[in-house]
Amino acid sequence: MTTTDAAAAPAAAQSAITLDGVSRRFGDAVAVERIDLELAAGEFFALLGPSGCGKTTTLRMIGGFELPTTGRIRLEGKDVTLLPPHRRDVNTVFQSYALFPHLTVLDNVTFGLRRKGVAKADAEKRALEYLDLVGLSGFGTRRPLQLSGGQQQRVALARALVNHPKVLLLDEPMGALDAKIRKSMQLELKRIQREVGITFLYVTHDQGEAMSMADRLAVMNKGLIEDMGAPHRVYDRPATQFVAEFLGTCNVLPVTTDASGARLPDGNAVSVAGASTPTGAGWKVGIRPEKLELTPLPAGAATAGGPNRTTATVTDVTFLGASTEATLQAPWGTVLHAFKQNIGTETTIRPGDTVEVSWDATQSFFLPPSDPANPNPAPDAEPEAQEVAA
Ligand SMILES: Nc1ncnc2c1ncn2[C@@H]1O[C@H](COP(=O)(O)OP(=O)(O)OP(=O)(O)O)[C@@H](O)[C@H]1O
Repeated sequence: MTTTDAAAAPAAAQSAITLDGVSRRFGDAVAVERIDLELAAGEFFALLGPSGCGKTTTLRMIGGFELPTTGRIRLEGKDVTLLPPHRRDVNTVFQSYALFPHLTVLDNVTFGLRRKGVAKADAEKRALEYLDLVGLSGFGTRRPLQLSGGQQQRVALARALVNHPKVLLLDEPMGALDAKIRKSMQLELKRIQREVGITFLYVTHDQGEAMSMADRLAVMNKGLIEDMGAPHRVYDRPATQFVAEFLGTCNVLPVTTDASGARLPDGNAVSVAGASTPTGAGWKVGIRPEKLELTPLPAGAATAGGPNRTTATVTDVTFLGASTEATLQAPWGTVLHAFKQNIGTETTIRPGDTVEVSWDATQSFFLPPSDPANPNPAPDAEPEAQEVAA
């Protein structure tokens, strides 16, 4: 099942990469299960998911390092499914950088151009432009081991970009960098991608990285794409519980649904703006912690009832500096999380307090039942792309 966000894809005349029913088996194991994917030219697209979900295998099939078991891969409309890597207009940046240690930075960057027969002076002129683009002017005569991890990563990027590929594949390129350098490289990479206008397909298991850089992202689970769209849409209206929880903390409320609507275990009604109540067993309602409103109640009191609210007991309050996290327990046992920005006007709550937990129907979403035999069910209705005011 794939949920797409056509509106979020950049308007482009041509698709840079198209995957039609692409799968890959290793013996009996399915690494990638019939995925369809279309990337617009100039798009920054992130393939996101936990270890082993099939991200790298997908990337390797696009790069030509792995043959699909079924399906077709096209680059700018041309079928490249069976072409070897060097006959595809694609470059790959790996986590390991794969720089030549005995060559200078400049020679590393000119290497591919020289092999293609570009004259030394022209190759060096282009290489220096790209070293400048990645912030490494003046580093040309150094060798890779005389550079930091972040600088080596930039050399690998310059070396990939200097060939002007139509598509750049990046496989966890920041995996070896520490958190602070990663953060600044994310901003750099986004700037560089905008400047060169090349389509980027970026593989990562880091949801923050994917959400902060990508125009669109796809969340993979067990070889399947479970959701795909603009980061804010996938975060605000995830298609499945797996996607909701992979992208951040999510409160998942059990509900019973019938023709009269959805109800929490305490009987309070729940509605989701813009969505009709689904029928059948096992549906849940998701709501992000920062969307919950907490209102203190007299000890032992219950909320006055009404839609999209319940009563809960505060079990823990954690001060996090910019925000405070409250952990709560609903009367039927579900543990809830609420985040509040510390802007100086919030009411203090303490462990043991009884509070009303409420939320706006525009901020919640239905989550389809997950069937253990089929962890990737198709929802009855596709979640709508919806702009939600910050
Ligand atoms: N050459 C291979 N032979 C057998 N199984 C493989 C091979 N390559 C990958 N797999 C299996 O295919 C599945 C998907 O692997 P893949 O490397 O694509 O995952 P991933 O999402 O990139 O994970 P990670 O984030 O850990 O790199 C895994 O179960 C993996 O063990």
